[in-house]
Amino acid sequence: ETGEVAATPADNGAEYLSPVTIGGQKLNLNFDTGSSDLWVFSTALTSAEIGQHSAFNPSKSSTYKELDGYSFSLSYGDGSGAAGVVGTDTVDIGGATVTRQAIELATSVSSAFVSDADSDGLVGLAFSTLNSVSPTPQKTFFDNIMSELAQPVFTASLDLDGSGTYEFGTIDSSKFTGDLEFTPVNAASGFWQFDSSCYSIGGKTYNRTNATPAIADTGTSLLLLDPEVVQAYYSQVPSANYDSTVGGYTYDCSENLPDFAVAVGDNYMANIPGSGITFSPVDSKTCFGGIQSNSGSDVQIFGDALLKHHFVVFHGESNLLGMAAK
Ligand SMILES: Cc1nn(C)c(C)c1CC(=O)Nc1ccccn1
Repeated sequence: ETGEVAATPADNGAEYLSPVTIGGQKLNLNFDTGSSDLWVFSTALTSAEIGQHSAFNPSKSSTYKELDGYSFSLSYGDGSGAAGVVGTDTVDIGGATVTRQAIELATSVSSAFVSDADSDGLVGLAFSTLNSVSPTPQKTFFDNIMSELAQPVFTASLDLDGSGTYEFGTIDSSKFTGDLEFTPVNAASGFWQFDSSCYSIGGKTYNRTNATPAIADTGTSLLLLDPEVVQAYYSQVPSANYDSTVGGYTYDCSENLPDFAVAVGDNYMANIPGSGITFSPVDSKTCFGGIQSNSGSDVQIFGDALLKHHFVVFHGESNLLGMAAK
């Protein structure tokens, strides 16, 4: 079995959304390799909270089964969150189908999710150990379907031009160039986590002794790195400075930005060309960088700002992360 869906950029590239059919109802969900819950907007929310979203209506699904007494409560590193009740239903992602997938129906969502009109919820693709359902944590879609897949993998090929895809069960070699390099993942953290102890700026490489580990996180927009790396990068950008009103480093959009690369394990340097560093404009002449600080947290978060320049393989059986240029 295999499945393939489009990954369409939304919120000017802050996230990527993919169509998922749950109990016959189609929702646009954010595939998130940094968390492990599949939760959706539900008709239990108020109409003010639902707004323009598609909301899952359990009473309209003939295959939905409530898990009586089960609940979930989630809070993400950026302070957003959701909570609600749990059931199972048939989930179809591009033809890859799980019949009894735990789905988490939000009865409350934080303001960030209400105001983000594009995402109808998340599909968690980190390890099931991080699942928030009580009293019994539930398995992710990938965990449930892995044994049915032609290969126990899923791949992310994100692209601002709208050509991006997520694929389950196959590695499409037409989607990358050069070697596909695999790195062991420390699944004990629950994340797709690996070491990253060197980086390069404008082609000059620096080794680090105290680097925090990194995670591959498709559900995070930016590349959130240890402060010393971020300061080193923006020290090479004359007009750059930390602007607390926007919460990050900004610079003149006219700058000629240096290339940046960061290690994924011991044998792959993930490169971002200088032309691909900017995340968004702040005003007519100021730009906000895709490289920002993790504020000293104990992980570095390799989000879409990095991943969209690469073809990424998540290998669930051997706990490996594959990276290639494209
Ligand atoms: C872990 C972390 N710390 N900080 C500052 C950030 C931004 C994160 C990542 C994060 O919150 N990602 C996320 C948010 C909502 C939904 C899915 N993923």
